[in-house]
Amino acid sequence: MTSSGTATHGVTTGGFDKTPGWLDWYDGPATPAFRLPAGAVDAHCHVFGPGGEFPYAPERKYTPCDASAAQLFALRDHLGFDRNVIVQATCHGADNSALVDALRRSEGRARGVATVRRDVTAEQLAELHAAGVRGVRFNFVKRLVDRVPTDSLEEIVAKIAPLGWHVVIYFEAEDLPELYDFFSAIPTDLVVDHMGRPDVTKDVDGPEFGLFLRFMRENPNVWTKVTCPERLSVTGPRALDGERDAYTDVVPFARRVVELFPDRVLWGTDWPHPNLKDHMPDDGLLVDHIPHIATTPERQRQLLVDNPHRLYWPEGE
Ligand SMILES: O=C(O)/C=C(\CC(=O)C(=O)O)C(=O)O
Repeated sequence: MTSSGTATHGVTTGGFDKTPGWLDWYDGPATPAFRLPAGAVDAHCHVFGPGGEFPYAPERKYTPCDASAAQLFALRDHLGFDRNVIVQATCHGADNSALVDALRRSEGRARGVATVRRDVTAEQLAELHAAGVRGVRFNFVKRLVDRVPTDSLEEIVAKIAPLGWHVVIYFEAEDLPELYDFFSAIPTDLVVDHMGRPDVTKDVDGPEFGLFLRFMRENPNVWTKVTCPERLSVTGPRALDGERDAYTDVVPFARRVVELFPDRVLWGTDWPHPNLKDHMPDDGLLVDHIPHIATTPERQRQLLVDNPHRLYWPEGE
């Protein structure tokens, strides 16, 4: 532990010790073979701390390795992305200071998705908007958060809708049946993290993924991130050791969504990949997953450029 407040790879500062067994992000990623189109957006990534500067939330369920804005932007440049969408993670609770700091440092090249409580004020929302926040995240993954009552979430939606913001939802596939009606009633755009976390050992044409596809079909305001093959994959192969055709068991699921809803899909690295237990992917090789799920230049441009720009930079900056 250091008291300098400076993030060093593998270290969590400010008196915080990482969760035992924590896997740090991959240092020195490969240069992707896939050339990202101009203006490509990494539409799902996080900043963590540094803990010495931006303390982790008391109510957190895990303590990550620090992952600073400077380290995120270095990865952006190495991989060939133009912009980022930085998503507030539960280890920072509803304290969006690290996120806002990263957005301000990005010089307009990052937008944010924040976590707020029901008592958030119009002034606080205006400040977040000025920093570049364009959405709020509701997390329903039980290992990450205690459940927030839906009336409290409805109150938040009523406050953010006038700003033109959207809601990002994170849930497990097994919980969609219970949450389906609540989600369908949200009037803003809705972005589902990681395709609703399908169990990829099940049939892509089966009832579980079928329900998710029906959810998207019935609700034209619903978008999804075709992200996190490294989190969803059961059989790999892993994006490591030069493997540019990784996580083949996830490909049919992501490809199906891209084919059915090409103008409502987003892609992101999920750097620094919190809570992975099995391995940490090489982000350069993860980028090489993209052409396997978006198989033509047109689909790749929609996924990486047109769609995220429409949602996060609609004013065309
Ligand atoms: O990076 C992700 O999307 C996934 C996470 C962490 C997370 O979302 C959070 O803490 O808010 C996970 O599955 O542990």
